[in-house]
Amino acid sequence: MSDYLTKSGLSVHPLLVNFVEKEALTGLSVTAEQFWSGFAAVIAEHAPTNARLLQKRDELQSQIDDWHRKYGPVSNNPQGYEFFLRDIGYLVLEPGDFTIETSGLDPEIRSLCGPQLVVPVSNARYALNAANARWGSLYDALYGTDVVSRDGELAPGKGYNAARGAAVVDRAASFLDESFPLASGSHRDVTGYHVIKDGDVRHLEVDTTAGRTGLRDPGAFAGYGGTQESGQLVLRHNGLHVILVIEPGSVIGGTHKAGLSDVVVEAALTTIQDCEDSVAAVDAEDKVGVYRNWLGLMNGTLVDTFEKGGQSVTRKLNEDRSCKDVNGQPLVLNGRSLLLVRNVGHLMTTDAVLWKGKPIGEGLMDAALTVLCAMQDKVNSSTGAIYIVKPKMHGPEEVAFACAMFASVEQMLGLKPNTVKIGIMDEERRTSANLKAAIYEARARVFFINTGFLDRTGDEIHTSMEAGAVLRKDEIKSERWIASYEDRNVLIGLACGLSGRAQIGKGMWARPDDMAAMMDSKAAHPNAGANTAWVPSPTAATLHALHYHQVDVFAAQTRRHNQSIPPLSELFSMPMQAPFSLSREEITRELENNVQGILGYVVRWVQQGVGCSKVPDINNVGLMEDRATCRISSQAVANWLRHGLVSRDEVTSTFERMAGVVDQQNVGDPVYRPMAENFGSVAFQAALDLALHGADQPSGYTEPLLHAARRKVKARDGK
Ligand SMILES: CC(=O)SCCNC(=O)CCNC(=O)[C@H](O)C(C)(C)COP(=O)(O)OP(=O)(O)OC[C@H]1O[C@@H](n2cnc3c(N)ncnc32)[C@H](O)[C@@H]1OP(=O)(O)O
Ligand SMILES: O=CC(=O)O
Ligand SMILES: [Mg+2]
Repeated sequence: MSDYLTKSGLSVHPLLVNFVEKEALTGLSVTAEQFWSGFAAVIAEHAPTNARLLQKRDELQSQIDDWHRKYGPVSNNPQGYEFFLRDIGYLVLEPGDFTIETSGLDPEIRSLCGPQLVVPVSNARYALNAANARWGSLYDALYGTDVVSRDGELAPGKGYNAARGAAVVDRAASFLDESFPLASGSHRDVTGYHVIKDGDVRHLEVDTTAGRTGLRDPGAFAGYGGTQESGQLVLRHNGLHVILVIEPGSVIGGTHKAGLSDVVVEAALTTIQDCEDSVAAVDAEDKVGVYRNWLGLMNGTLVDTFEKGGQSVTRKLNEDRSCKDVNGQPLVLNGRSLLLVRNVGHLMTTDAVLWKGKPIGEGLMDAALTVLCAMQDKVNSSTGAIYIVKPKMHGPEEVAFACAMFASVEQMLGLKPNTVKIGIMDEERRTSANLKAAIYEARARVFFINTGFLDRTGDEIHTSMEAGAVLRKDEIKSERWIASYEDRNVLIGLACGLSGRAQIGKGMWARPDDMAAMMDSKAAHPNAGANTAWVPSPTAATLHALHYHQVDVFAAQTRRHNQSIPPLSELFSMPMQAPFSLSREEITRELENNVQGILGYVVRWVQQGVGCSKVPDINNVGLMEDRATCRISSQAVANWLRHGLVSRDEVTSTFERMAGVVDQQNVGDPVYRPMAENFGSVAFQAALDLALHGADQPSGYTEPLLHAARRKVKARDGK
């Protein structure tokens, strides 16, 4: 407390003071005095509401728990359940029909459809990579993943595998034939691409083994760069660009009849720079690190130097791509993904700032600081918009609170009203059940709704903790409640006029190495009418981009526009187990799977401050684990414990057994501290607590226990 600095009645950690005054405010007309007095006023205005909203969460949860103790699962009394939810104010009155009014949005949000990448902003190397993932090499993405089979002669091997390379070129030609068909023949048989000048206008002519032809839709040729012999041909389809790279002198181009050395696709149209579930930021030092990276992404100065493949690499933001359009005029293609920033939710507090001697809401600090940093935007939004993704809001009242908070931050920083846009994560049950009212509260600034099905699954288990034993994790995700949640989200979004105005988004592909499976299943997202869907890596963005060539999202939205919205009874059809439906063996295996995931994730979070990891599941499939997936696993174990499917001793001994497995998985990590040698370790205990005390955690969230454990380790290790 002694080294805090006093700023307009707030006690502020010196690292934060320094960052704000020496870095974030640089070049702005806002003075330090104005910032701190404005921030103090924002806190004074909103902290009490924040506290009241959290209290309401607890009150509603305890009423719901009581209802289930009395009636059991909803199926015992469906009408009574809905009546009860209205009575306690969990369900609110729906507003009449309306259309959202958000203005000043970039085309990537309004009118273009494509992948949305998510990245922990705390990791500069990854954050820069994500910002640059606007463009991706299709050849690299195919060669490096299982989309091209890894069996037999196509296995990658040590050096370059020419047979695999040929299969990649063939697969890319199929994509070109589907999205940019030739008037006759196939891209497979092209022997030369030629830009032909016809008066002032250029068009593309193509030689194939069967003679000269062109694109079936000549309008898909958008421009060119370089020379006839070696350059780029820019094509456009469904608003997305694809660049054919012609380099006959290169290794790959030299093997192709037309010198085609790569197909570069426009991939991550938007990227969420995440301050929330994929980062571990527990104190002023961590938070400043997060804000500093975000600031560097906004003003274009972020640089990271690291070792890769025995070489030092320096990564910075890519420049735009300059070429010429068909009239020979400059055509500038954005070199970077449009960046959005995910703030934390309303729950946690931070001691980076004390108000009346107590930690302030972390969400309040994120709002003020991420907006302040975005005021330095030199490279991101073409309209001056600031995009904040707001997670884990429970219902319309909490959405209204976020909007009020953003309005105050705008005022304090002298920004025009509604400069700050809000992306509503539809990931808590009370928001799903009141989605129209939630969108209504944000109608002047909403830029997306998105089904965060991972948190939503965790909340599904937690909200109905007392109702009975839930199904196994994977089964929960294929039940009626989730199908209706996904459908309702799209259909309510369309009814509120989001089509052509804002994004309707879908959730994360959480198996980063399973790209063939992603390609088989994720076309369902654009087909369902979603403008975008989350991907975990640039490679996944490159591959998922192909789906937006396959599907015209706006046509899909038109098709769905008048479909009827599934009733609330569907949304409330819980993923409950029939009694005694699982064998002992099945129970043990599911418990082990959940425990392995929790331990594998938590140990890196607590020991190393890594907020998102690839962790093998029990079948050795690498899963993206973040706080939301950890919420699911810990709530699943807590639920089975609560309903007697597993005992406390069984849970504890499973954690002890799986600690050894996780230790083995991390054996190559020099800074890893084995857990099986010390069950008293902070990391092991935090993981165990998430399960044993999962039922009592607010909304089943993992952050309170994770933060406490990480702070202990930082204090112990003097980090
Ligand atoms: C429920 C939710 O809230 S989901 C949202 C939160 N989740 C996320 O943000 C997921 C982000 N993804 C990630 O953090 C990572 O992809 C992980 C942890 C899943 C896997 O990471 P790793 O094990 O390091 O991946 P892997 O070794 O396969 O690949 C590393 C390479 O891919 C890049 N990469 C991986 N993920 C990303 C990403 N999201 N953004 C940018 N680059 C990435 C890295 O920069 C690295 O390339 P480099 O060496 O050139 O820098
Ligand atoms: O934030 C995303 C989710 O699925 O949770
Ligand atoms: Mg989430």
